[in-house]
Amino acid sequence: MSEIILNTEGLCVNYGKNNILKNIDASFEKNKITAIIGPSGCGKSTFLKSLNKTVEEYGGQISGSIILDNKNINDMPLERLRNSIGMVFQSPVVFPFSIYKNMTYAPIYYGEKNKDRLNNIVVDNLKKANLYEEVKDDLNMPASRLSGGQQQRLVIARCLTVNPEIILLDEPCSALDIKNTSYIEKMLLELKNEYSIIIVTHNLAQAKRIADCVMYMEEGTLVETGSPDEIFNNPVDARTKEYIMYMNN
Ligand SMILES: Nc1ncnc2c1ncn2[C@@H]1O[C@H](COP(=O)(O)OP(=O)(O)OP(=O)(O)O)[C@@H](O)[C@H]1O
Repeated sequence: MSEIILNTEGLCVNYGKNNILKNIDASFEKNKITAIIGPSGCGKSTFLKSLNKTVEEYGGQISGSIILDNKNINDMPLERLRNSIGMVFQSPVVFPFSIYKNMTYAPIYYGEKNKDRLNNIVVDNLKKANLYEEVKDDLNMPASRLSGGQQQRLVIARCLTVNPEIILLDEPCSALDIKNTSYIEKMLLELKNEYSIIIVTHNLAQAKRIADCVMYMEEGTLVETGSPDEIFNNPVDARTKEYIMYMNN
């Protein structure tokens, strides 16, 4: 196993009295794509949102430990945590500004004033998100005029401008057609050389195509973790077997 960048120990999340995540021990490897799969309502999004404490903004209470680079995330300032672990949601939320301003918003907030450095941040990260060639002549255009697939790539590019270590993606392709889904998958396969990626997907074919590691969840528990081959072709747990068989039929 390669280096672990993030792990959880006895992670529980409650919404009020409802215990949603039950004692999750999970490890995420550096520079890999980990896909979290499982039936609707099993807690995949809650798990993802707990990893950078976003879940607390939705009324969730976290207990147990989440360790990033050997440090408990509770000991990190929230802003630093959210920079280190960026998050991309199902529907892209572009800021109501130009493409350029979407890309420079966070760097300027963190004090970057140098025009050349800002330009480099824009170009480098749009390139990483495979969007630069499509928008290079329209950087001052409102981001809202981009197509849905382009907006999702812009949101990912924007997330990269604060130099995250980990990118969390919650069903990033569920609103996209096959062509745009394939752009995002290709991009993620390139981005994993530089970042660690954790993606929730209901699309098992997508997990097979891009994941290095698959986690199967059911009813708030992490049932089984393995390579795509182990989870999809030789699952150990009867619950995983049943789910994979059901989804394949
Ligand atoms: N903000 C919230 N407040 C209260 N309960 C919530 C909240 N968000 C989610 N839940 C509940 O937590 C459980 C897990 O939801 P979650 O969205 O994490 O599941 P999921 O596996 O991602 O589902 P899906 O695949 O349908 O998106 C569900 O019972 C859901 O109703």
